Amino acid sequence: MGEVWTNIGSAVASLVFIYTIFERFFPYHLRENLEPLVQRFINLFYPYIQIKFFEYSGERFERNDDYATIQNYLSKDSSSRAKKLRANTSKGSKSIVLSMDDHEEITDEFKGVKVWWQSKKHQTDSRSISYFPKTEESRFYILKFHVRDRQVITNRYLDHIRKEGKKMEVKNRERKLYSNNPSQNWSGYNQTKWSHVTFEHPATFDTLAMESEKKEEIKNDLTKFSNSQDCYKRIGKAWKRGYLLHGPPGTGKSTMVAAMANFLDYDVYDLELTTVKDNTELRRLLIETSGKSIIVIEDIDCSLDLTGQRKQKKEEEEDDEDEISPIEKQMKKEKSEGTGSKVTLSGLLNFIDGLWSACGGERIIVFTTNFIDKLDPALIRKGRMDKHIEMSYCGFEAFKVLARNYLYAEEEGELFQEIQRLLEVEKIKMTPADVGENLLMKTEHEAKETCLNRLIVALKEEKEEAKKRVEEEEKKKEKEKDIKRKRRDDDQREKKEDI
Ligand SMILES: Nc1ncnc2c1ncn2[C@@H]1O[C@H](COP(=O)(O)OP(=O)(O)OP(=O)(O)O)[C@@H](O)[C@H]1O
Ligand SMILES: [Mg+2]
Repeated sequence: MGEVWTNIGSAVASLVFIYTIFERFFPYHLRENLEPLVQRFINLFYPYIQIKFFEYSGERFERNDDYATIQNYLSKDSSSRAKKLRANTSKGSKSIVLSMDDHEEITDEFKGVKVWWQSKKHQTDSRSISYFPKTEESRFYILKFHVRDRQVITNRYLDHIRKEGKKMEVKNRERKLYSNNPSQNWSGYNQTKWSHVTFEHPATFDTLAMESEKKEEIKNDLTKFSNSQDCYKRIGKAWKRGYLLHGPPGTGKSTMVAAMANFLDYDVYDLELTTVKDNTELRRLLIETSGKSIIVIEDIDCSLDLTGQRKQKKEEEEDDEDEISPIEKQMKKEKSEGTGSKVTLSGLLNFIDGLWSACGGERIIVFTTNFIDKLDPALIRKGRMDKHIEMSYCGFEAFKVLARNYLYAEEEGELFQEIQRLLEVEKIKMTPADVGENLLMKTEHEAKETCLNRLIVALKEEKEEAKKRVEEEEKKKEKEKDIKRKRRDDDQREKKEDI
């Protein structure tokens, strides 16, 4: 054994000696010409190809996106297989990304092809004063694969890494909730069109009170959409999907948007149309949204006088001030004073149909409304709003979800049966928001039964109130009929008298 070590030692010493002689006596330009020849000679017997991916590249040494994507792609395998790891905390990421440390190697497999990934560090001797100190020590990944696999790697594996890496990146990013700034704040130093906070809404499809069948349908629709980039490309359609959520207040429209964003790991852009002055501003705002995002316009019927152009004439004829809501009155006032928003239905539609095609990345647009009948048919036709989702009053299945969320109550005792009877047989209408409010424990030690009983009482009260409302409605209608009849009689009498 000792002899072997002596031989290895002397062989290494000889190699170092030869290399020193070579460096000393061969002029630089000769060495430069010799190296490619040596490399070509080695290539004859070395059947592997290498690709390098540098962390910083380009003239201005900007961070290479591909490097970060590869880092994300390899992070799963690195954290379980590499022995030396590096923790990377980048701005805007919600957790630490573990990547392999310098000079580590891991293997990966793709369609039966084995590849090797190495992380390397390159020390530059540049003495120049640099604004980017990191360029002194540049890192890169080396991808090594067999010559015979060249086609698979260059045609498919690199695309696969990009896709998967981007997916990991999106999963790992800290998601944001954006809201639009009024345009007077758009100019000046460091001003942006959107302000953001971290999006941490806890709603998920599991906590959403809704029939499970409907829930699954929406989830499948979302998954299908987010995986159909190739399909949208093939048919030449912009990668977007429109949802219209409609239903009475408190039925979970806003909660559904949060659940969708959490399900897909998307950012949310909450677009307040009343602060957008005109269509140009709208376009400028929307063009600044990023891919993988949900753009929400809440209460579309109140945000804009979208139905205005068509109904204007009618309104002028009738102009029944008592029948319109305070919001509509305010909008009318702003319109007449010229201070309100000038965003038009066609501006919004043009954007939804046309402009988006030019913006890469998938986007979902969600409109919510309490009154679907008030919307212009042009806005809600299929193809524009691809899916209409009705959020309705609490059914028994939805109640069970709420009972589980609020009370951890799974058992179906007598109280559950009574609630089922009230909801399904008596058909009492109560929003999930109200049901939740009744189920919420008022003190820390309140019993589940107390909460369920409170809900039963509230449901019965609601039944009584609904009855009263119907009676009042009928009385009102009768009264209106009487007035009309009286008017008609008066008119006829006047006519007779004239004759
Ligand atoms: N389907 C639901 N599942 C779970 N929670 C719900 C549901 N609907 C309402 N809630 C609860 O009620 C509250 C109000 O709901 P949300 O704001 O989503 O209603 P909305 O339909 O958007 O009402 P609005 O039309 O007034 O905007 C939420 O905080 C949520 O906790
Ligand atoms: Mg809402």
